[in-house]
Amino acid sequence: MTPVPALRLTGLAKSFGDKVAVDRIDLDVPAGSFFGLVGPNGAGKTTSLSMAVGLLRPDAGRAEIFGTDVWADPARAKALIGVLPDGLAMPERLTGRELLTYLGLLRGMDPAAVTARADELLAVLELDGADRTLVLEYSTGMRKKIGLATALLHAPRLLVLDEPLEAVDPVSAATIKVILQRFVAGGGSVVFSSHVMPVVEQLCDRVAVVTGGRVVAAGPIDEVRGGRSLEDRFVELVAGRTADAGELAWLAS
Ligand SMILES: Nc1ncnc2c1ncn2[C@@H]1O[C@H](COP(=O)(O)OP(=O)(O)OP(=O)(O)O)[C@@H](O)[C@H]1O
Repeated sequence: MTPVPALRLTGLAKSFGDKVAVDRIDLDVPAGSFFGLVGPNGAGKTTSLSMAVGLLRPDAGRAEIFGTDVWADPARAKALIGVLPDGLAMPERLTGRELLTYLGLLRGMDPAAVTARADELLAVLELDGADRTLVLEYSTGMRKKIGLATALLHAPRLLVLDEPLEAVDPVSAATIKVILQRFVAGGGSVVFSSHVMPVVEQLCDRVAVVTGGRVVAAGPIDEVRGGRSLEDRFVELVAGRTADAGELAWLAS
């Protein structure tokens, strides 16, 4: 029997008016994998991940977390996942510590465990000096880190992270990578979107390339790369235009 995937998307679709953002995507993220979702700007990554975690209702298709339909049984599915959404909408008039406490209690966690885990997460993510600062005043990188802390707090089985390393300084990025690697080594699964191919190559064992709302390649990273760098393969698959020598000539002084 094949093990149930951490995340399965089947025929998932979403349009905004005339714009088809996600065009019947099928995707399996096997349990225990470290999965990268890459694609050019506007490819449909955020829209797909938002539907996958129950934040955006699909027009068609299914999203399942460990076999639980996200839209039929959202409470059960959401208990299994930790989410770092794009845009990082979160209550802003709370300090980082208050935010973690509030979300932990909302999830029904034991208050003592919430306090202990919040202490640990704030320290590991180097936010302990900012635990009395309102999230409103956090920098973009600090928001990513507190968002990651909220995603980890209840020890989920699957992390779904939209560009978790974007705007994060290199020291914090190294810390986050270690946390995610430890999470996977401990039996967790991660799916994250990124534009940074070397990071995806460094961390992931599997990757999917999305463009125009469709998956154009997916599988073990070595298979998708086919002996080349992921960046080269990505550019080939996505076939974007690059400015030729004649264009933007006015930029030269
Ligand atoms: N709320 C919305 N209303 C209208 N169009 C939208 C909305 N959200 C996304 N889109 C459109 O859907 C398409 C996919 O967007 P999406 O944000 O999913 O792409 P992405 O792959 O995450 O891009 P990026 O790498 O730039 O973050 C784009 O053309 C975008 O303009």
